[in-house]
Formats: sequence, C-alpha cells, structure tokens
Amino acid sequence: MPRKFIVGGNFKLNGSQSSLKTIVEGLNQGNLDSNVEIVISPPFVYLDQVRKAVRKDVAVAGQNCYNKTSGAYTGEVAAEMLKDLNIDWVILGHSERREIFKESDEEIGQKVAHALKAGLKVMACVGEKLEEREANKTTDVVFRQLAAIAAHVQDWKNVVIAYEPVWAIGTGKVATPQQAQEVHNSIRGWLKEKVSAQVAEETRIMYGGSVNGGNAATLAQEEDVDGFLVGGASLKPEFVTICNAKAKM
Ligand SMILES: O=C[C@H](O)COP(=O)(O)O
Repeated sequence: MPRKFIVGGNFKLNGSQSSLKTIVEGLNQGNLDSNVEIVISPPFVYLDQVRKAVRKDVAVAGQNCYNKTSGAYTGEVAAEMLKDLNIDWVILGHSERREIFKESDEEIGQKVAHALKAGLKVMACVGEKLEEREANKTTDVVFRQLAAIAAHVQDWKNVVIAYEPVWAIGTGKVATPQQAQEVHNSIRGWLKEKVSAQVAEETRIMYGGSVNGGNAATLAQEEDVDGFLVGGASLKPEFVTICNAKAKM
C-alpha cells in the first residue's frame, strides 16, 4: 500500500489569536489535496482555538509534551492533556528541543513512549548538525537518535519520522532532493534491519528544513520522501502549495 503523504506545519513560537485566525481561515478556504494528511502545530496556548476553528480534515499537534501524566512539574504539559483537548498528534525530539532545551536522546525516547501510551500519534524528529555532516557522521547521529526512539515504540503505525538536518532549519539552505533521499533511504534501511521489513515499508519519513512553495514539488518526487515538516513557510499562504506539492507531480 502506498504511504500517504503527510505535511506538518510547525508554527514554533509564533502567532497570536489574530494571526492564527488568519492562517486557519486560509487553510479552511484552501483547495487542499484530499490524498495528503495535514497536521498543524501552534503553540500550546492556541491549540484549543486552532483545533476548534480549523477544518476537520486538518489535524492538530502539540509541539512537545512531558513524560509524566501529572504532578509537580511546573511549566510542563502532559500528553494526556493534549488528548483531553482532542489533539491527535505531538512533535517530539525537534532539534530546537534537543539543542536549546537540552533534551537527551533518552528523554526523547521516554516522551515518545509516554505520548504513544496516552494515545497520541508522534512525529519523531532526527537530524544532524552541519559539523556532524561535514565529519561524515550523518548516519551515525541519525541512527543513534532513531535507536533511542525505536526502543520505546511497539506499534509503528502511530509514528512518523521527521528527518530534519539542523543546518537546513530556518536557514534557507534546503537539502538537495538527493541529500534528503539518501538519508531517508538510510533511515528506511535501518528500520528494515532493526525493526522489520513491513515497518520499513510502511513508516512515513518526512523531510524538514527550509521547505517552501518553490522547492517542495521537487523534493516530493523522491521515492523515500513521504512528506514535509515545515516551519517558517507554514505561517504563510504558500503552505497550501506545499501541502499540494505531491499532487502537482
Ligand atoms: O519543524 C520544522 C523545521 O524545524 C523546519 O523549519 P523551517 O521550515 O523554518 O526551516
């Protein structure tokens, strides 16, 4: 069965009630390819507003969640709380969480385990830094991050992998289609070897890093690119073009 193309919009720390209303209205009026799964991820405080306002064929994700259900963890949000708001997805292991907030591979693995147990679907992010790529350590890094995630996954149906090379995030320096394909193919190979051929075949691998309305269609043609995780451009009208990039082939 072909893998359903999936496009995520990670709004990061951006937006206001007013600007998100405009973005949601744009999506609601947009001509979106029904063969593509679309998930948008506003900051926590706007999740409820966005979920209630956005069309029902667009899902909503948290940008993070903690690995505890409740307790004295000031500032944290539980997977169960996202579920309580009827949020279906969560992004975990984003490089900004890894770098700025010092989340370790193991902590991310625990968050993945907890989120899946709570019934969320997970976009699990992996990706190398520029110096790691230049030192030919891309697959070492990506496989290490992947192993920490995979150790906590039983049912891969609820997991999508987002390959996001750190050097391409927010820099305008998008990976070439060949660079993306090469790593995606390696990730699929890793899944085949370490998990199963079926999981390798069925698990979707998104690319993230400076995707925009101009480069999405070319990237989408690569065999192992099953979608995009979009940052900056997801806040703009061109997000609709990105969502439809596969259909334009
Ligand atoms: O989660 C999204 C990625 O960090 C990509 O961000 P970007 O599209 O702004 O480069």
